Amino acid sequence: SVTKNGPRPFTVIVEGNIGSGKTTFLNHFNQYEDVCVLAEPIEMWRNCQGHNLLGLMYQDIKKWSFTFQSYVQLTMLQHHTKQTSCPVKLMERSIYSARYCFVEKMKQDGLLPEASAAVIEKHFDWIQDYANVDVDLVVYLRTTPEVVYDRMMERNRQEEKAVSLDYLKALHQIHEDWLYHKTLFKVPAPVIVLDADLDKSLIREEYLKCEPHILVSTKA
Ligand SMILES: Cc1cc2cn([C@H]3C[C@H](O)[C@@H](CO)O3)c(=O)nc2[nH]1
Repeated sequence: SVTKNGPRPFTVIVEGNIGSGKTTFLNHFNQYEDVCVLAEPIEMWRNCQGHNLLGLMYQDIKKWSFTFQSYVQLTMLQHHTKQTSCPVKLMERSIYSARYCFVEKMKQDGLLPEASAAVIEKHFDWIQDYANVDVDLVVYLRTTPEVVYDRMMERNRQEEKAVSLDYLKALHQIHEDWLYHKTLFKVPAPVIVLDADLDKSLIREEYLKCEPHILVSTKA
């Protein structure tokens, strides 16, 4: 239910740039039955009643940014309010990074008209007041733009072919201001910063560092 003060699991959001290793991080925690892992609903964004909103957005960001970000906000609300019997919910990104990182970036670049941004913000504000979207911990997978650019190109996601290093640098800076310097917007919960430039073979040590903070209220 979306009532504001209903019971909710210990909720952790995983934030970071494109290619920062969020999926790898989530997969590590899939091994725990007490953790409900919610990956980004990218397949919903790729098929909204047959429309690939992610593809449309990257093809003509001015024309489709509002459409895409409106649907992202809805799908994130659905994840935040999804019922689970697990004591811990681990989400890939959140309604907060939607508003504070991606919508913010599109506003700054003039890719999202002020009137459109205003409507998204009205939805966001209403959700803050009437829905249960509180979170308890933020895991920030901190990377350098060049590293995630190489990973993104290697992953070779169809819709991201035209994403530039400059775009990743700008997104990186917004994540830094929000979650590291904490000068951009309200940070919704305490932040654990991980060095996500580390190669997959070494990153496991970083995960083990934050496990105790995530596997709270689960059977030991
Ligand atoms: C919350 C949120 C996630 C998200 C992802 N994206 C893009 C970045 C990646 O190319 C792709 C998958 O994360 O979607 C976006 O433009 N706006 C977003 N908002």
